[in-house]
Amino acid sequence: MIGVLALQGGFIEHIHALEKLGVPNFEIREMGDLEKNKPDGIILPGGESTTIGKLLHSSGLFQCIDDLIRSGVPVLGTCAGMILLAKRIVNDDRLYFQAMDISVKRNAYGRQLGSFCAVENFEGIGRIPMTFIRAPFIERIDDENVQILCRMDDHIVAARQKNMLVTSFHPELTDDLRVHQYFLDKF
Ligand SMILES: NC(=O)CC[C@H](N)C(=O)O
Repeated sequence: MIGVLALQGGFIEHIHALEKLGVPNFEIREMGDLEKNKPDGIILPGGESTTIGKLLHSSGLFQCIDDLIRSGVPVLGTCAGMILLAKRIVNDDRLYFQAMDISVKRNAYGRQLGSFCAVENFEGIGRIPMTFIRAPFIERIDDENVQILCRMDDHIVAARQKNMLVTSFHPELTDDLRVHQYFLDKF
């Protein structure tokens, strides 16, 4: 049972991906959703990290999801979701769960490259299509336990550490569901 954070951003596409894979899921919108359902995994979608961060606090969900992440529940963070999990954001003072030993740069590709697609090799999967939207990248990994899974143009765009898997890009926006499948299989 996967809980998808559904406060803002591209959560519905993750739910569609899970539906296609036949995975039971629920939307996390308020505390009651986590009282009714116990997630075996969590997806933090793309969107606007500052907005999602504010809504996490105003809904009271922040502490509860923080506890779940720290207790080892698997988490997939895509784009803004990756920003929410990072311990450091190099060009922003705001911090959120501070769970993963990565230094992330927000909006790292600048205005011209607001949105683009690419194909690269993802460790353990193979070549995958990737959609980037005002994407962050991982500027630096800050612990040797962080495993780099994908690079594009010398920048790290996917990595894993402990119970966390993060991507700069949006695997839910292509028909290729192998990143979701990887999360389900390996985590
Ligand atoms: N597609 C996305 O999730 C973009 C992330 C967004 N630019 C942020 O900084 O939060």
